[in-house]
Amino acid sequence: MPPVVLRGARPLGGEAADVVLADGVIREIAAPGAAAVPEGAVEIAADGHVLLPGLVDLHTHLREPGREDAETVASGTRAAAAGGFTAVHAMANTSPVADTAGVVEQVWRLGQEAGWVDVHPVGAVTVGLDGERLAELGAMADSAARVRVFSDDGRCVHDPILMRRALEYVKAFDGVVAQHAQEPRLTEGAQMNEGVVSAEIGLAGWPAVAEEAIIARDVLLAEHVGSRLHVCHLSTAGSVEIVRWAKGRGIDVTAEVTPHHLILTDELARTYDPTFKVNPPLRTAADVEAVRAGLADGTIDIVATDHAPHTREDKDCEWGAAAFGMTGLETALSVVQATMVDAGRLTWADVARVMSANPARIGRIDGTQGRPVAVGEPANLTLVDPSATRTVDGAAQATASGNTPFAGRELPGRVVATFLRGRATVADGAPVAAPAPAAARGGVR
Ligand SMILES: NC(=O)N[C@@H](CC(=O)O)C(=O)O
Ligand SMILES: [Zn+2]
Ligand SMILES: [Zn+2]
Repeated sequence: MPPVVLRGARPLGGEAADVVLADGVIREIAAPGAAAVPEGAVEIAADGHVLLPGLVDLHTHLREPGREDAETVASGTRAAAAGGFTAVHAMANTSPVADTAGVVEQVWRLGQEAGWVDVHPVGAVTVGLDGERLAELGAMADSAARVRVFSDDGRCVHDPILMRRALEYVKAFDGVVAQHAQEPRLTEGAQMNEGVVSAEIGLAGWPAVAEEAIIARDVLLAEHVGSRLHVCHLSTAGSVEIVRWAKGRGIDVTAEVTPHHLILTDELARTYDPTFKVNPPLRTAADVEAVRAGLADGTIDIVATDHAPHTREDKDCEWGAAAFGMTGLETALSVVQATMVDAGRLTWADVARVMSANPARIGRIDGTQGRPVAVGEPANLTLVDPSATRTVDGAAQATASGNTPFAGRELPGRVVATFLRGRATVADGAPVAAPAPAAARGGVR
């Protein structure tokens, strides 16, 4: 692996510098022209490009094992690298469910073999996501995969006694329960956000209160047992208010918003195009404004993609029959740039916080990921050209599924290169030909 010099890059959007990567770490950051360039170094012209810590996704669906027709660990993590990520947390709603040490170790190993990003499996909270019995949380935590994030995502842990026990249990290993907040009885048969649009087009609605009631209950449970709660894909103005209140009270809660909830609204359901069918549903313009404000003021800690690939078969059908979910790994950073950076609501340093440092900390992988862009740190980095624009082409993406809601849309920003411990996984804006040998990787233990 040759050393690399990034010429004229702007760490966190600041002053231009030459950044030298060698032996898997950041060797030097110097004024342009002033760095000691190691022999055989690969030079990359990075004038005006923003250098960020490698992005970390706390919420990715990789679909393997079980739905390799929609995505595999290899295809999904290649998409992640293309989107500027160096680590992802892989959700547990696979088949079989990731509810044992065996399955999480399998996913972890597949991630290592693929070599695109660090894959950190999420463990299920309940056996088979059935919401009836706690899964082997301790065994997953102690496994080679070192699971710290537990979630039944796709389903809500709605039984309050099970949720309480899970919150108590994970304290032993500093874990966190990531809740998919959806009151099941209030959302039976729901197809989209409940509101003016659902009434007009005649689709069954998913009321905001079904999300907010669970978040309110869970922050109180987390306070009661003194544990750590993470709220997945928060989507309503009321949810932002509840999390803001809970944080003000000192409750140990963190929250995420997806890129799609930062930019899309339920007006898109009028197309009856199931690409826009997602859980939680796209909400109103007022909700979009509230989640942007929550992200800007720190109430919402992170942006997480909820990348949810689905086959053509599961999406190319009438709205009511289609699966919930949309892809997001390859467009996340551009959506955050469009809605938050270009709008003057977040700086690039803030983006590094909400898309790298904070998710790494919540997932307890902050020893190796989400580190500062500083000398001696692991060279997990992404280089972005913020002045580029591109029209999203679903067929040209690295993900194995075509259900991007941004097809044909023009978005700002382009990931030019991604580095995992100093090795390029993306170069010249495209994933490199050959992924890394597993042996060259290390450091997460
Ligand atoms: N977001 C979705 O609409 N779907 C996710 C599940 C989930 O995140 O709840 C999926 O696994 O497809
Ligand atoms: Zn979910
Ligand atoms: Zn999800």
